[in-house]
Amino acid sequence: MPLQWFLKYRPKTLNEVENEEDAKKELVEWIESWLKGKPNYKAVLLYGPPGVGKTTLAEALARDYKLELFEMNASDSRNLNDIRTMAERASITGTIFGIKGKLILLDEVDGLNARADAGAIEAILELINKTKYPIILTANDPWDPSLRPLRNAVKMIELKRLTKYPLKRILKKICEAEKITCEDEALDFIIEQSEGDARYAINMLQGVAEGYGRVTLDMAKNLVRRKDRELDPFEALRGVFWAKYYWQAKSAVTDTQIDYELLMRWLDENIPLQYDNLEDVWRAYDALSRASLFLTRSKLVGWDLLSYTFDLMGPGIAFASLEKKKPTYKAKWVKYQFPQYIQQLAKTKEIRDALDTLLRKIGQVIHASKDKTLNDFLPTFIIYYRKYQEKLDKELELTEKEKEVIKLISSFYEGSKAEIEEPEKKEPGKRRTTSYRRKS
Ligand SMILES: Nc1ncnc2c1ncn2[C@@H]1O[C@H](COP(=O)(O)OP(=O)(O)OP(=O)(O)O)[C@@H](O)[C@H]1O
Repeated sequence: MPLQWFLKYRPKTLNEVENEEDAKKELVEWIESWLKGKPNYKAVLLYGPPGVGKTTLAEALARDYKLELFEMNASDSRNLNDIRTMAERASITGTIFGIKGKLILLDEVDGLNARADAGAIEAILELINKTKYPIILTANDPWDPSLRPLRNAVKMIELKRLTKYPLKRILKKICEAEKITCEDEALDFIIEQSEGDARYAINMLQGVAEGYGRVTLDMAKNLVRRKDRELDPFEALRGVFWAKYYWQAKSAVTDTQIDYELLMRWLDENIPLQYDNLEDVWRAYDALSRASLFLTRSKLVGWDLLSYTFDLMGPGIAFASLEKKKPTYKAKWVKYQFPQYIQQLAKTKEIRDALDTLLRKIGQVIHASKDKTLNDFLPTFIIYYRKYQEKLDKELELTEKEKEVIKLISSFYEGSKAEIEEPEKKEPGKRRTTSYRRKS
């Protein structure tokens, strides 16, 4: 799989990092204070919205100052022990780490409070306390009350949202390096949608450009959506079927608020419209059916399994088409259909409601649940009804809609001429039975 452009074109040096001049200056002063052996703060917290260059800055700083970067995602609770171990090791200069000159990067510390990882903040504080190496923490939102002890222990450095011109320079450089013709208005459009998030803008550019070799305003308008906006079902489908990368297909199914079962219906309806090749259709349905299995399993066993449902619904269906491997592949424009199943449900709502009340009425008389009445008793009831309609109408106080339902169900049994036998005359000592026999 080709490398994602935001990684491929991640700035290597501080100089290449766009926009964040104040932050760069503060970072340089801080690291130099460390190198002189008199750190003004043991750790800094880089904070700001996603995709503005927090991780990038830390990596560029390490490269510029030839520091070995020790990077870890703080919000992953599995790392709690690693943080503790690191705190132990970081308290000893050089010897265990070996090489002198390290920079410790703990990404996404604001993910910690959400996990209610009580011990993690203390572990980081301990690390900061003991460390003999500079530490950079990053966070999107450092203002959560639970992070206060951390805020007090570090130097806070803010990163601003990227503005239009720096973002445009980043995108233009990539277009040149990838030899892609990009319309200026298209880049402006992408930038407008990305809300100052460079990673988002680069991802969108890659999504439009790859495979087409050019980016026009029209294409951008069709394929790029505003950041943080939830996808409607049509956009989610397009996101899956048009995806060229695994992550695109996966985010199409996770960025929508449509219930996953409902999204499955949408995919189910539209797979044969999107894919022409029968084997592609078969593979897509295979992925969808497995997604459905994992959904049931996740309900029964644990929600961890839900991520496989998304993998199968998104990328599984997106890459069911082998055509996508061809460099010339272009997704077919399809007018996606509303799932018939839902239309049917809407159309038959009245009937289903009447069936529901009918089953309850019968169930009350025979002391059975709705399901049992439906599955075990309804066929027998229909046979009784043919014979004792008037009586049953009255006794069960059937409404016109309920009678209509009985008629409808009765028509399914039309072929069967089953009838009720008259109860036999009661003879002393003989049990009374009622049965029905099939009239041939
Ligand atoms: N200031 C910048 N100059 C140049 N490229 C940038 C800049 N900021 C971000 N990028 C690009 O966006 C990508 C994502 O940036 P990065 O991972 O550093 O963001 P972040 O602020 O750490 O985001 P998050 O909070 O989501 O982790 C980088 O790989 C790089 O390609």
